[in-house]
Amino acid sequence: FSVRPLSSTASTSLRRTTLEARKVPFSKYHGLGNDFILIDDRDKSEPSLTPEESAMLCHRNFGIGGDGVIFALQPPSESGDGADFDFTMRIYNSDGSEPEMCGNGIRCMAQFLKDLGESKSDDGAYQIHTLAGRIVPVMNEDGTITVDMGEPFLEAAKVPTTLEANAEHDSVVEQTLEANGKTWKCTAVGMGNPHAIFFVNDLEKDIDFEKDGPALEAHESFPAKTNVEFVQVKGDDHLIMKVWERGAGPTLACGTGACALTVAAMRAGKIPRGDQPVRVTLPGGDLWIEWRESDNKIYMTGPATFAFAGETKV
Ligand SMILES: N[C@H](CCC[C@H](N)C(=O)O)C(=O)O
Repeated sequence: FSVRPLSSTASTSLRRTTLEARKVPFSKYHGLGNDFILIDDRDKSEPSLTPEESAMLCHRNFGIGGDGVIFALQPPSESGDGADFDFTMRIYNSDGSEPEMCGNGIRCMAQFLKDLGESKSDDGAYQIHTLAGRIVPVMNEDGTITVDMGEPFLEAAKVPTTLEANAEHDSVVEQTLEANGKTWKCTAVGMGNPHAIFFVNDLEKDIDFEKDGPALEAHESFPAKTNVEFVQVKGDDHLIMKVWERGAGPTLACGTGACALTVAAMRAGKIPRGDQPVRVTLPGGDLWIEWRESDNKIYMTGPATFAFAGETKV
């Protein structure tokens, strides 16, 4: 696990005198080991940290350590679709890039809001505005969180990918692409953020993860780069995966990825299409994913865990 050297910006800010540095309270949460620094910006409309400051805080030696920084912000002034939002979520990956959504992260934000004493609506839900649209986490009695992740984006242009569509809805299902000297069969699904899914017979033997991951993340067929999920089918309702995330590299879990690969598995005929919950085993643990035919939405259920709180300086 290579330690990334600090960027010049980060090392400059590390040298910043303590007089200029400002204090930043934070809380650390994780979803199956996909870990995030949470910032309480409920009184703000924009994140209180820059992408560079966020990347520095994510550094596992020079900072707090994390796969990203998540900001709990005030709801949008005019929500456009009429119904109210409770909050806005923004997130920076550990490299400082800003994705549209984060599945484990939205569960961590919901738990963060609950721990901050924010009341939920009667059904235990928070209406969260994100760059991927409306996302609704519901706090369950058993401590898990079920998230309405919205509908998947199947149309190639909406993933986005430039791979040639080869299936209905102008979508990409097991389309060939070349990367790292190998020919791959790629199924592309958007969850607000892009996902390239590759089914293999053996997760350990069939991929050279540290080389194939980054080569596929930056593949020219994905103009916004992509998250990369390698999937092995264990049964009609059980998939196991390894994930190389866009802007974060190898993580222990990826919630949007678990949703995207469940859709991909059904559309590629690897498992039956139906409402049944699918167990997705990630390196950090299990998520339960349902793609409901009634509303075409994807529902993800899993944990969010408080790790520690503290104060840092940037
Ligand atoms: N790295 C991802 C964002 C975080 C997604 C992942 N951590 C999740 O739980 O969905 C991207 O750039 O699209």
